[in-house]
Amino acid sequence: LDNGLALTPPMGWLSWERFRCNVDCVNDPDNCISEKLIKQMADLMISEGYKDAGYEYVCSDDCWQSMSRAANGSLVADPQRFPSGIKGLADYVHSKGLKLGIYEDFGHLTCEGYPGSEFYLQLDAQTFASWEVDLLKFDGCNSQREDFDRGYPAMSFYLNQTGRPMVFTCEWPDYQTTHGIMPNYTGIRDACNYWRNWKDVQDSWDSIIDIIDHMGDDVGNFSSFAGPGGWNNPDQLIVGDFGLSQEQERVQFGMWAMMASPLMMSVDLRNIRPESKALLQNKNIIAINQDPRGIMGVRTQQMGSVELWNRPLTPVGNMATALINKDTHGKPAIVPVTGSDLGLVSGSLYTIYDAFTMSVVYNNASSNVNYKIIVNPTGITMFNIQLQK
Ligand SMILES: OC[C@@H]1[C@H](O)[C@H](O)[C@@H](O)CN1C(=S)Nc1ccc(F)cc1
Repeated sequence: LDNGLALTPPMGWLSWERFRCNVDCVNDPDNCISEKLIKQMADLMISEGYKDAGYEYVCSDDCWQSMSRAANGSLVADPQRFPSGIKGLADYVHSKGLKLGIYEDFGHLTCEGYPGSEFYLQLDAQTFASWEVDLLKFDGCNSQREDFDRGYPAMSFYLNQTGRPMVFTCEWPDYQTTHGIMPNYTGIRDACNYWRNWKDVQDSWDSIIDIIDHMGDDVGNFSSFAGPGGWNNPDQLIVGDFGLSQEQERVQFGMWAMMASPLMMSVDLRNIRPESKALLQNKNIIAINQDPRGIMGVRTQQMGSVELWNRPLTPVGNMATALINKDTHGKPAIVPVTGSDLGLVSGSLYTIYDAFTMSVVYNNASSNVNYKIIVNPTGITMFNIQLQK
């Protein structure tokens, strides 16, 4: 979407995957969807260094709403859980130098049964602008599938009409690809700043692999539609949650950088392992994710349980190359590759760095040299490859 926003993949925190639709603030006051939770996450994004690392948007997903609209038809935040209202929450978030994201649904009801935006698109867009919201995640539950191709552009139009810059993120292709319908990525990119391609991420290695496989298959060549202002979105980061090993967290974080994906954390920032926090703040990987050319990396080879991905970087000639090993047979894989397998162009010399640490792995690397790359089970080996001057 050409609204001057999301020129690099947006970064932030989103409540859904880890906190879901927990609205029981009586019995679970620390973990229910509430202004208190969002404010705590905003505070920690500052105090724990996430903002400095690039994370900017703190977002409430489904279940922030009260069950009924106001007399004038406007959406209302649940008064018990959001006593200051969304405008008050936005003021707080803005006072921290962060931006606020909110959620609605193109259908009659949200996925969790809260009031949807159908028949209220213009009013809801105006309401979000009046609340000084900075990002809208727009879901597609409880709607007619064929209405998507009109509904999302309509909401994009009404948001633009408010005059307030707001990142517009769509669930549009997700509901089509999961029902065997080929999305119109031209229309999606015109309307949305980023778009969910596939199923919801869950807190498991299987979910991460399923998503990486879908993104690698790249059906409809959706990778070619990624670029400044519009991004493919394989869903949230689950780094720091419960389901991944440390090695598997490196796979997700490295691969989301290869895919130029938005980086929306899910983890409870109040209770995160030091290794997971360090990974989420790894500036070398974030720099790859935020590369200004905004070219999405693609899967270039599948060698049994090992996959190769390559992403062109800035300046032209530089690149990131990742090898992931989906095997769980205990011992690391020793993968024989040539320089050209890694993406090196013949006639050029390169310095190959470990992408996570930026320590030099190979000097004077070239396309016709054979290399043996070690990749751990459910692990990743990722290189930042730079043309030698
Ligand atoms: O409720 C909102 C939730 C999140 O926003 C996801 O990112 C969206 O893909 C849609 N969504 C879904 S499907 N929630 C949901 C998932 C399972 C369920 F039994 C009831 C609701």
